[in-house]
Amino acid sequence: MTEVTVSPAATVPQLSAVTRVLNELPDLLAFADPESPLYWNRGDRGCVGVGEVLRLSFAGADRFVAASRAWREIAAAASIDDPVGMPGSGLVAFGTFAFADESQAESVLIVPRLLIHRHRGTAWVTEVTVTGGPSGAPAAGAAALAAGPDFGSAPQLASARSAADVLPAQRVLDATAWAGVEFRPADVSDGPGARGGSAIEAYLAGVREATDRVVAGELEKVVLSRQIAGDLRAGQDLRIPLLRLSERYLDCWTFAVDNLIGASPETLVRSTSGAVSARVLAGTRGRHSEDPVRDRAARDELLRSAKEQHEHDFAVQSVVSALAPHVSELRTSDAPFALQLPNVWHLATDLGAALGAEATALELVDALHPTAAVAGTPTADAVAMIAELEPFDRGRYSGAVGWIDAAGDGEWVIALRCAQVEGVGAPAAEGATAAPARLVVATAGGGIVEGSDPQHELGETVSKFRPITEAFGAV
Ligand SMILES: C=C(O[C@@H]1C=C(C(=O)O)C=C[C@H]1O)C(=O)O
Repeated sequence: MTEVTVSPAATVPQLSAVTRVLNELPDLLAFADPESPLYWNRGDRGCVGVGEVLRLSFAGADRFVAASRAWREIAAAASIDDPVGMPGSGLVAFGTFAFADESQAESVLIVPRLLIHRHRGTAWVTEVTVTGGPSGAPAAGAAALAAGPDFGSAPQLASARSAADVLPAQRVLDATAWAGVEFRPADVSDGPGARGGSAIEAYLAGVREATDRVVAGELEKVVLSRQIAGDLRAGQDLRIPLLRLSERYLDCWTFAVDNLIGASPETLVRSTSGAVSARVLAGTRGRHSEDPVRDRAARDELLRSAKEQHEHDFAVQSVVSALAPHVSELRTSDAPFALQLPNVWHLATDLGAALGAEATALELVDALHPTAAVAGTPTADAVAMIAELEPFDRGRYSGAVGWIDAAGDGEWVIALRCAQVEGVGAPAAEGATAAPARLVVATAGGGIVEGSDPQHELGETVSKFRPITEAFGAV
């Protein structure tokens, strides 16, 4: 093999990012693409991306490390004009990463052309242009640069009289035009890897087998999941489920990245200006909002359950030991607390720490993924058992979704309570005459330990699907 030396300038795309304050608070979703929105929101902080100037694609066991390396190079080569200096201002990439090393699903980092941000009472917009580097050629690592029509253009924001001048036209949301998606247990017709017969029976059999193997001492905990699928009519506005999720799940991160849409309550890791935090969840009870007495009893039973506390400890310990080498002053909330979401109660522990040696948010994700909350304990045995017992590729479900900025800061959550929507333009089924529907596949699971009851676990997945079935539903 001949060795070729390539100068970094020739392989790394050169980006220019210009950020400017907006004088008015934008209605974020009005700017999002109805068919493929890019969105990240929690409470009164959020952003929406418009267009795409860069897409980097990764796969395999080193997907997080390769993405972090590629992003470090891109950020170092970028020209950034950012008078705002807030988390998420300046140059930012959004990502969604597969759960399994062997997954067929693509893990991506995406840099939008425009990023419109709201942070409580302030707002800003960032415009990114590609000013140099390879076009369409493989970039750093396994990355590929997809240069759009914006390639080589100069940022307009730098010379615009008002930042609002560069914003695209707004599109009003019409919730009345939404045709609800009806979900069914995913089966063999819903894609490669799905097994025929009753998907629910298969799930219950998996839970029974996993419980037996825990009792036999093979491992302590394994998280098993199942899938449901539905058809989204062509031309439907995906901002509607996003709006519903962000209005209902205020304590969650509502996200849409590369058609992975959901509202996750679980912070894998947040790293900003040297402060690191995480929220660990494990232990779940369905809510009974219609009956406050029963609802409180479910919460109290969760808080008192030795089984759930034990399961929760696994999850906290897995995060503590993964994070410890990268941080100092690691502390956790004293005892697990009950986190109240519209669909479930969770046992929750918050962690805080100071970032030790310099590490990007993606490097922290690499250290943490997969936690016991989505894989089990010990990790390697649990991951192997998931591959054996789950009859499908999890794709990006229970992987990581979030953003990273040029300083390596970012917010990454575990991709839970979410659905993958097929891309626009997927081929129509044979013999179809109407415009093709888009398949929506949601996944949810729970931790199986000694004493787990299959019907109870099934009920728990129903509660965990609620954010998605309701957000995509008719009302
Ligand atoms: C696996 C999921 O959730 C995880 C599993 C939980 C549990 O087993 O109690 C709770 C929260 C999450 O960490 C899911 O939502 O699909």
